[in-house]
Amino acid sequence: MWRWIVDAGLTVVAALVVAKVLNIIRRVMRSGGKFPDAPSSRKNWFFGHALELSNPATRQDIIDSWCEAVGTCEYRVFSRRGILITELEDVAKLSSLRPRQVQRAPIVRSLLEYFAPGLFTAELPEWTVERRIVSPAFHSHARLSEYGPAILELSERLCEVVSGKEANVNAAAYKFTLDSIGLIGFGQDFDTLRGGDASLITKCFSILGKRLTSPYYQFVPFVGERTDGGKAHQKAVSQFLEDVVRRGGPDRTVLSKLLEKNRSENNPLSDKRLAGNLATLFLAGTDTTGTTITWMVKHLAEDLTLQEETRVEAHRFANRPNDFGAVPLLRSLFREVLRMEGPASLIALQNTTESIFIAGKNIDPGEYTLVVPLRFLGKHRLPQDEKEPTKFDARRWVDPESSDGLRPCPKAIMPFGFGLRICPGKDLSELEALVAVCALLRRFKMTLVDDGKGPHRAAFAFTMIPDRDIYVKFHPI
Ligand code: HEM
Repeated sequence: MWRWIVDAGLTVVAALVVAKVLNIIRRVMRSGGKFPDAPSSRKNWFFGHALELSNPATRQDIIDSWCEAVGTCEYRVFSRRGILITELEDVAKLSSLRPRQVQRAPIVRSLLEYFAPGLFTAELPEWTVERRIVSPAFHSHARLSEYGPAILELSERLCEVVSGKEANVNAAAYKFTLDSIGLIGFGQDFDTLRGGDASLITKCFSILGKRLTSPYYQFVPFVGERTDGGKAHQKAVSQFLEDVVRRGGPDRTVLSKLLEKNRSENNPLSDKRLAGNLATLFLAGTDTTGTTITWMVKHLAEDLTLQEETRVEAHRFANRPNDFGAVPLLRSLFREVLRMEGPASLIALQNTTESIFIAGKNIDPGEYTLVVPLRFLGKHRLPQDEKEPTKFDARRWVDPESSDGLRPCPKAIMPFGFGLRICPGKDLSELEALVAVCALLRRFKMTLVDDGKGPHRAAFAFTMIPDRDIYVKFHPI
């Protein structure tokens, strides 16, 4: 009996694989070729550019090198064709067509919707309602001041944990942001910084990371999805967050603001959808901000002069944590980190209802994935007079003459995306980063621990993260 079941199962899997391969071949034969080909030495007729893109450690560097070599160009991963869009006027056009005609690429939506069905994955008409309900919780630095005390408390905890140690900065920064989202999101102190457990949430990241980067999951999705424990885990997470929503958040939390706004809606969001939006905060707001803090600390630990200058700002900020004008050099560092090592290195989109004219060609709905290479644009499409645009310079954006101490941000720099769908958490992430880094600067002299493996680089995971752990020694002052 078992033998029969195994044989039948294997036959079904084999049939699915054959069907998938035939479908790929059929689609490979069709269309494409409207744009110059991305110059890959490993391209072949079946895999397309997949082999060259298969290594997450080098994926983004390869994409950037293609953009640099030929500008707007096309690539293919099996039968899925994409265009890398390298001109700002084309990005502006996509931006103006969001969210109606230009939407998130289906692959991104389907992957993220699994654990976090919320604002990030929503499209019209639901998107308008979700954005209206979710984004007021994040508006402006002033509004965010309500979350200040919780973030300050966690920054003290961060200092406690790293004090006197050679600490793994990315692990600590990641825990800091996870604890921040728990606390300001719905008043739950996971306290992962001091060993608390949030594995229910963090396991989602590892499953998603695997699904996003492994060709296996994309190639045989039916089998992949059923063998990674995702289904049971997804149930547990949504159950947990729906209970949180039913209990309601304490005052001064994102959840309390969501619930308040939701009550004033004619068609309010269901508990399930609100829970999905809480999951979205974790997914969109923890490792992104954690990675940004990590790079900031790494640059400070490497450059002792920069560290001394920013320490002066950190002391000013201690008494005025809402006064972003007090920390122009740190804000310049934040912007430069996001430009050069930003956790979101590209945005994948698709035009849906009508064709659009991009880079001199008409693109039919669904014909190509439209990829905006954010990191490439931030380095290679700055105004002509920008000095050494591909070099990291923490002081680049400081301008003592301007009212907030910073030069205006050029259009080419879009680490938080663009148009109506720009990241609503951008101010919160800046607040978290500044509070955490200032607390560390006030308490410690930081020096980078050399692991003898050369400079750290950003590598593709779920987002862009350092290619290996970054260790810094925190000497109490
Ligand atoms: C340095 C930190 C962060 C970076 C670099 C970042 C980057 C991004 C990017 C590139 C997008 C896509 C925008 C687009 O499609 O044009 C996005 C969307 C989003 N982010 Fe962030 N993010 C960060 C932090 C946060 C935080 C802290 C939160 C909330 C707690 C958050 C919540 C969201 C949400 C809800 C969306 C979906 C918005 C929509 O589709 O309407 N992000 N983010």
